[in-house]
Amino acid sequence: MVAQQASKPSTRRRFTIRVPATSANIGPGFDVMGVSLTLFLTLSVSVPRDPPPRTFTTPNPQPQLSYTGEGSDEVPLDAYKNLTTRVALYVLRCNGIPSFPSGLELQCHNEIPFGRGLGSSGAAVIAGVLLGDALGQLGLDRNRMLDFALMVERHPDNVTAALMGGFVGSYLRELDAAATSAASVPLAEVLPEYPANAGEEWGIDPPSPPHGIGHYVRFGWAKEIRAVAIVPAFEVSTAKARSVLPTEYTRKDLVFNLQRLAVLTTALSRSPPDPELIYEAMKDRVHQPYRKELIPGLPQVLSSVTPSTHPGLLGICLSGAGPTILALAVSNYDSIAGAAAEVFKKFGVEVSWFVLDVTVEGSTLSEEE
Ligand SMILES: Nc1ncnc2c1ncn2[C@@H]1O[C@H](COP(=O)(O)OP(=O)(O)O)[C@@H](O)[C@H]1O
Ligand SMILES: N[C@@H](CCOP(=O)(O)O)C(=O)O
Repeated sequence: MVAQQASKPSTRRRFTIRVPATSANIGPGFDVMGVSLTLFLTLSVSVPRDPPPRTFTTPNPQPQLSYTGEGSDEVPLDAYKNLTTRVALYVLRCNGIPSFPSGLELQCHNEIPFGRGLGSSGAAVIAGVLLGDALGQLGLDRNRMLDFALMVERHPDNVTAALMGGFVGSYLRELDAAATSAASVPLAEVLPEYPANAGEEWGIDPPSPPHGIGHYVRFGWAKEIRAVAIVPAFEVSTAKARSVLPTEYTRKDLVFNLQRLAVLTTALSRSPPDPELIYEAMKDRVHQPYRKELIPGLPQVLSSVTPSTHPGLLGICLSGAGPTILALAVSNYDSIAGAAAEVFKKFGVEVSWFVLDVTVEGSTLSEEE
């Protein structure tokens, strides 16, 4: 008889983090609603098992970062400049772990186009929070992870959907004075530009998030509804798309959005979905009208592709801060996208599109045995 040899445990721990894209707002739910979609940011991580996290010793080690897919020509591969790894370091430092472990290797593959309103930065932030939690073996629960994400990405809609998954509505809790000042620390202090030279001091510890900043609820989503993301071939940064918004609104416009928001959350859960109800309930007067100056053809696309011209369509809106258009539909996905593409073409805008589903799961981490 041949003796079975126990396989030697690997000296490296390997795990994979997967974060979905999101479409935030869905028309009237500006900074409130988001839905997770089947495009992913995937991080494959390999790290020596020794030393254990709280005894990382090498000052400022340089993790090895490689990157494929969307954004690979522009994303920084320096872990002290890359959004995901800076967020991971922020989470580690807030938990008493001063640096990355040495020998850390990260391979990122990204399907989420940058600067298009499909939550690429929210996904990068969530990936960073999960990475920090896993490297430090911190055991943070999902709500605490959301606190960390909200210190970086300060509107809850897309990060909540990316972390929790599905169709979610969220709000930020009103914080007491001390927590408000902790949560309003400039981003440069939460995510400092780390010194380039190994061995240099980081400076003061970053501010830990207050507890329970964000709260959410998951709505139902009728399983026959698919999401067509029509993606123009240019970027609009979320910061720019927020800078064009007014700081005050009329009561008429607020009521317009609130009425639609209340109806939409339930209308999207009903089978069969009702296009008459949904098309009107996906209209918005809080952000889309102001963003048209950044997106040639936006009002024309939204008004010319309707359930009566395109059966199967339920509703159409800007995805996140744009410029992507989100069309919710139960059939005729390519002809809906083609019609939007035709309108955009008249304004000199080329597009590509994805037919996507809503993910049930949010972000995941799977360990290799
Ligand atoms: N996977 C990623 N890794 C590192 N940085 C990323 C990643 N995804 C997005 N970013 C950063 O976020 C920026 C886009 O963010 P933003 O303007 O909010 O648009 P979006 O609507 O795609 O979230 C990118 O230009 C890049 O700097
Ligand atoms: N509510 C935010 C959503 C931004 O989403 P993103 O996917 O464009 O980052 C906004 O509309 O500004």
